[in-house]
Amino acid sequence: MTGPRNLVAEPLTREAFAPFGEVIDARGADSFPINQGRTERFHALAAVELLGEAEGLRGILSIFRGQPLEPLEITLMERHPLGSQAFVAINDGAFLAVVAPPGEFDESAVRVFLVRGDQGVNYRAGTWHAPLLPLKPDSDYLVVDRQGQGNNCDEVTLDTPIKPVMPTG
Ligand SMILES: NC(=O)N[C@@H](O)C(=O)O
Ligand code: NI
Repeated sequence: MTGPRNLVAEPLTREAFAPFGEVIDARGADSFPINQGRTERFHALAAVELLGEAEGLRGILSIFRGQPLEPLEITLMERHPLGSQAFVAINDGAFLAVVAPPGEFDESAVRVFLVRGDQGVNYRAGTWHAPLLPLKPDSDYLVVDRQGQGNNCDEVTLDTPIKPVMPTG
């Protein structure tokens, strides 16, 4: 394994993140009023994908309490071929979404996005990603993903570790 390579975190936009999944954020999203106008619904920001054997298949909601990876060097990435996985910050914990497109893993296609503490992302089924990377201790996330039969986690070890770098300015 060679020395790490730096990868600068990009701002998270729907367009930039589209190859990997969706951004969960009310900003810039369409909405409509419900509950006699007392509530604004930012509808279908992301889609939950549940694939594979129907028996016992369901979407579940969990809370992940994560700690920063120290040193911040990514050597492993994973994908969930049978379901999407969403992470929504619930105590203002910004995190890094380190991703690569679904399909055969291409280390040169890895990208790093900075997800703010009032945003979330939904990894599409099969999107390669680093396991949860909070930037501060005890960061809580609402996680929506799949419970069911079959292998839903493939892992790959990187030939060259990735060191995410915060953008300057
Ligand atoms: N293992 C687990 O449930 N979490 C990972 O999938 C992750 O992306 O953090
Ligand atoms: Ni995952």
